Amino acid sequence: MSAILEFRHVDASYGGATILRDVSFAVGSGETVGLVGRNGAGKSTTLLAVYGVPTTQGDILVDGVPLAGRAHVPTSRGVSLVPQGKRIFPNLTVEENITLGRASRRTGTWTLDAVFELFPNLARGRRRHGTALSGGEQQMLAIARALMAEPALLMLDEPTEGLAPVVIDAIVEALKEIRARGTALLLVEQHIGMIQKLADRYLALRGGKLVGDGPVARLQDRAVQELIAL
Ligand SMILES: Nc1ncnc2c1ncn2[C@@H]1O[C@H](COP(=O)(O)OP(=O)(O)OP(=O)(O)O)[C@@H](O)[C@H]1O
Repeated sequence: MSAILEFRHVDASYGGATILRDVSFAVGSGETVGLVGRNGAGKSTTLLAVYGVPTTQGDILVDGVPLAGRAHVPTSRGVSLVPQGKRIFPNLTVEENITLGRASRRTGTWTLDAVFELFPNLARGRRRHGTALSGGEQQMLAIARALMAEPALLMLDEPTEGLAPVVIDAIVEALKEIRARGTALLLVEQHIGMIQKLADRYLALRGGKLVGDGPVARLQDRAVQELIAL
């Protein structure tokens, strides 16, 4: 299996503070990987490192090619991020927000119609403004926008945070559909239940170090749970 995303001995720091230390892992084509760890373990920093937000050392490769210089956007190389806090544009309509994601020149299956089929309530509210949406709809909108770039790997930072159980179920179903279409997922979650429902493999961070990488069934082991202090 070829790696879409690979970290090789990556350190990441904000200012002088080193947050990630010697982190190495790979996400293969079509794989679903859950990244777990307690508050402050470095999960968001790992995703943001792909975008060059913290300062990094070591190599981050997309499709086997290092992300050199950070001048180019990983999205155009097939890696998209749904950031924590969604970051939708409140003054644009649903449809305008979604089409903004189409910046890359990649081609594929995620047309506007296809994302509206995935999230019918966005289709019904396509002319509403971002501010008029519920938290769950905003999350769906952020996912829809990221899909428009036709990612080979979609990274999501706590996509169910603060949402009602029925909305979480809808997002889980959408992620299953995205996965079924062959898109790899790297999912940051505090709740291992979500990762157990969706992922093939888990990665665990503790204090900025990778302390676990294995099949998701191992998340049930008490030794693993203690290690990551969930
Ligand atoms: N912009 C920043 N500047 C300085 N320190 C930061 C910044 N962002 C995060 N940190 C620090 O980096 C560490 C890791 O944060 P990160 O957000 O990656 O953790 P996390 O595992 O995603 O946790 P959470 O679940 O709380 O989001 C924390 O100690 C945090 O305070």
